[in-house]
Amino acid sequence: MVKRIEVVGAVIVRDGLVLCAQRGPDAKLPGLWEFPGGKVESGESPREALEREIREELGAEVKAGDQVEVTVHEYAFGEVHLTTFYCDLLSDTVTATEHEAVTWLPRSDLLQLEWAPADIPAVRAVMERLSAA
Ligand SMILES: Nc1nc2c([nH]c(=O)n2[C@H]2C[C@H](O)[C@@H](COP(=O)(O)OP(=O)(O)OP(=O)(O)O)O2)c(=O)[nH]1
Repeated sequence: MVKRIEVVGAVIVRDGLVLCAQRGPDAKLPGLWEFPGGKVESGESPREALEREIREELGAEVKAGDQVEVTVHEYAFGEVHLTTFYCDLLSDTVTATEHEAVTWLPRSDLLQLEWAPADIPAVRAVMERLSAA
């Protein structure tokens, strides 16, 4: 049976720029870009999990809002169910403690990054939302 992995990712937009995070060289999917977040733990709602993960990974407070996308992608290590949420950033700064890098990009540059495959539908949805804004 395929291992099902519930993951949440934060789409944080500030001044029209989207926060993108790069996975480390020793992680699964090394060097690929993602929306910061991680696995949902038992007893947590997806939004609670996301707010916790952002506190842990970026030292920042966010409020998780509307859902962006749910995508399912089968990797060699399991089937990732990725739910992304638009998040309001309540802190002034973010500090990457677990990622290789974080960067803020305009919608026009997002597809220049090499994203984790599960993220592509969410990236496209965010691009559409920002072009309508
Ligand atoms: N956080 C996050 N993970 C993503 C995204 N897209 C995507 O495929 N993933 C995958 C990578 C990981 O396999 C899993 C998230 O787990 P994690 O953030 O706890 O990653 P990890 O590598 O530290 O996990 P592990 O070593 O404990 O297995 O989902 C995304 O946008 N954000």
